[in-house]
Amino acid sequence: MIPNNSLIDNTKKKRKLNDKRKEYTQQILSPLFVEYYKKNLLENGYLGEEEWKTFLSIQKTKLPTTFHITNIEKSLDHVKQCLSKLCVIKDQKKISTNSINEDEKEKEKIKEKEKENEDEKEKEKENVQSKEKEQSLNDLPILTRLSWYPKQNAYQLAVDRSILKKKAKFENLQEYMKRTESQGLIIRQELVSMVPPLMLEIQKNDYVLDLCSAPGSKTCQLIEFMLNHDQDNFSKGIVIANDVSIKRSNTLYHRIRKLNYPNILVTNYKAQWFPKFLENREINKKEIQDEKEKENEDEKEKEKIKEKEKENEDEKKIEKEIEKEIEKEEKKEEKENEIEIEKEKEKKEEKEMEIEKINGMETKIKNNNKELKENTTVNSPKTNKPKFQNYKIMYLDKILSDVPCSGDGTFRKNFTGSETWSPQLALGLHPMQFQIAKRGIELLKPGGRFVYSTCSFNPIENEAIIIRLLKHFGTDKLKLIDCSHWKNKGLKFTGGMTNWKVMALNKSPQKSNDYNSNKNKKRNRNRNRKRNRNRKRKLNTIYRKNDEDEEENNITQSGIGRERGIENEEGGKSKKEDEKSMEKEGEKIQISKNEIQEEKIENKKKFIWFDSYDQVPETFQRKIQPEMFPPNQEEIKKYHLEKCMRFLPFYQNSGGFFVAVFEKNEDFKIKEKQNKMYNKDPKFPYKPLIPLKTIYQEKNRQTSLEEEIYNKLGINENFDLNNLYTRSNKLKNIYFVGDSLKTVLLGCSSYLNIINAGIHVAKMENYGFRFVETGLKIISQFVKRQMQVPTEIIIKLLKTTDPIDRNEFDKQLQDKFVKLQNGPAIFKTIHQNIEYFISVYIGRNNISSFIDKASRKNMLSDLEYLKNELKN
Ligand SMILES: C[S@@+](CC[C@H](N)C(=O)[O-])C[C@H]1O[C@@H](n2cnc3c(N)ncnc32)[C@H](O)[C@@H]1O
Repeated sequence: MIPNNSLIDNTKKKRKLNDKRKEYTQQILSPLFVEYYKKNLLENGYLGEEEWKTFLSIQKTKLPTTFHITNIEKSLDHVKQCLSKLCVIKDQKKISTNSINEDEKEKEKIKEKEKENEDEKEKEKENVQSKEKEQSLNDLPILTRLSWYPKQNAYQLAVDRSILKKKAKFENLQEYMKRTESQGLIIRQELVSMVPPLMLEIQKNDYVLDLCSAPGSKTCQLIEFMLNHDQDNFSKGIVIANDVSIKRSNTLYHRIRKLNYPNILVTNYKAQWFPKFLENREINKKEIQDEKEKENEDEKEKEKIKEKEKENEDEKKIEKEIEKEIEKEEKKEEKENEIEIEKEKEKKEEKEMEIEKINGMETKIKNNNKELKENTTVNSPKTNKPKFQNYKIMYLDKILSDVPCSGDGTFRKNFTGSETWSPQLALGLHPMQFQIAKRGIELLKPGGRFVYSTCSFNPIENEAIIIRLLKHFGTDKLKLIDCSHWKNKGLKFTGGMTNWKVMALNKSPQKSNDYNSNKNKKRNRNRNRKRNRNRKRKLNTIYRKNDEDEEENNITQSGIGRERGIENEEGGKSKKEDEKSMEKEGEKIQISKNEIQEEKIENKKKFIWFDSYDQVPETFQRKIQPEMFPPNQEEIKKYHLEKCMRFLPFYQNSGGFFVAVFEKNEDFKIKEKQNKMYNKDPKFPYKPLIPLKTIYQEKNRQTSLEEEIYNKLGINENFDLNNLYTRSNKLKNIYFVGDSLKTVLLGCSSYLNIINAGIHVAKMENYGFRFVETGLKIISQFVKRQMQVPTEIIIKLLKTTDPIDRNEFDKQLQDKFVKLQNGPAIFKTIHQNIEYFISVYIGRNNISSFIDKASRKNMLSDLEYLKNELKN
């Protein structure tokens, strides 16, 4: 079909208009947001006039690109080398701060900063000009190395993502970043979002919990820090990544699996109800003994054994007590479970009966029942009881609580969030944020470290939570940690605020009296829903909701066009007039913009300010809690909120963030009675993760597990099969779990809401097992069926998805294939100190490789890039 010219013109015009809309959305910052923070940042003296102006103006600008190198696969030097070829790398300037904690000097500093800011602005202009000159000279982008990030592994690029994609100058860098990102070698992450995991100061053997972890950028950092200590991926630490959303947790798993970390557990719990896990360190006793043998210190060993025996006696006493409690709780849970199961059964039966009546599909229901029975034989608590004999409650060394928040610190990333901003968000979130943080501290070891963070500016979600926690646990048990030394490393932030006001939705007394009647409640709810829907419709006609998704934009664009058409028909206008009216769209948008502003100002009138809880009338007390208000003078002195860290966007050209670091005092007595044992949600949709051994024991297979794993997969005989887990008795997927995680999972895994654990290492196909791409590096350390081959052979296998005839390889290799015999194997090559692995199957006539399309492309371009470019 030949496209109609007028149509093309129209679409061009529409595109231009959309660009205009985009600009407008960037210009309007919610008046409510401005009003709220004018009071809570400017009028309370936290910011000076100049700073306030900068704060507002920077909100409308886009974020620069920041990323960090993950330090996996011993690739750090290689990635740095490549970056230095693609960019000009500069170091971030450090600021010297000798008197960080002195309040008065800080105030002076703020004033100085204001002046500095002005000077800086001019300097920046000059810098930008000089950079531009340099860039045009070198024609290379400038990357700033962030001085405060460990091993200086993080970088900032002054331009945002859209420019990075569009401009020719960045093409090579963008291409390289894309490739390395999909390999897990770099991770793009907002600058200030990198701070909370840093503050945990991760050590090699730490047990770490990330309570609200999805989509996982901070979890990746936690693993990265573990790997900084231990390049062989066998650290004795554990990282547990929890999130309430299964969908988001799956995204998280896809990200973290690239990091090849075997002691990772992804769970699905509401963080405020996260259970206390049990661990059995006895499981790794053999390994501990081996280590001792290696040391050859027999005498010391004997002493240790004696000491251990003594300890064991004490521990046994404690364990017995714990066991009793567990048994009690188990019995309770069992009863509850039984009741629930019975109820569910009844429900299911009812449903099945209905289906039966409607469809007469009796056979289907029978099949379903069979499947259910099969599943429950493995899953049911009765048949697969955990052996709690040697188990102890597991407390964590480090906990991150990056709680769900109103997110107003992320407007530079997602400006549309500004449109729906409301102070009600923080009021609604505060109780949950407190509950999550409280649970985190309960799960922490004495002496352990806890980090609370949000991407919100709001003191109700930040300082108010910190005070509430300190009040709840007591300052003798929980201390707020001063992190000001990070300023010396070049990180810019200010302390917490001590003075703020609370804003809330103002409902008229009449309405609030009506509130009690259910009918009115429903009516109000429906009215509000309708109002919101209409409001959204209005907004949708003016704003494009998603800047990035062009397809969606096209749909909304055409939607707008159609709406306009209808208006014209009603108004009786011709098509030409319609086009003219399109040209005048700028004016129309201006009008709509005013309408929205008016609407927002109207809304603003519906909000009311409170200085203290005494002023809060009864009708507001459902939403506003006394803990949401600022501390009094005594409390200010007691709680030291200046130790909190506030990151405002103009400090280092970033988003906004709040971070507070706590340590649980050593003498914090843990109340074991509070313990809530495993509580696997009956609605959790995944089959339980169980040790591979269990399946073999239960199913009485013809071939033994040893035969299948040791012989067919060619795994070393000293490998502990307890490290392998699976989900179903079909053995579809096999996961390798590190030793530390094994101590938590063995015997109890089927009681947990586990989304994923460890690394996916093998898969069952029609022809038998084969290795899986993600787990090659880790499992290769135990696999006999592997060969080191020249890089050319890997490239040859990567270039085609078809099997390659064995005769196409040279004779030496062919002989090796014969020696290895047919079956799954791993091919490995080392190039520029980096190890590359691929999973293959040696067939009678052919060699097949198993690698997904994207990784195939990436690895290929990486190897070819290395071969061609780096040599030059
Ligand atoms: C701010 S995001 C976390 C971002 C994450 N830490 C990162 O760096 O990628 C908050 C997360 O909390 C999760 N969430 C919300 N309510 C929760 C709850 N009650 N328990 C656990 N997670 C929750 C959301 O699904 C969301 O993924």
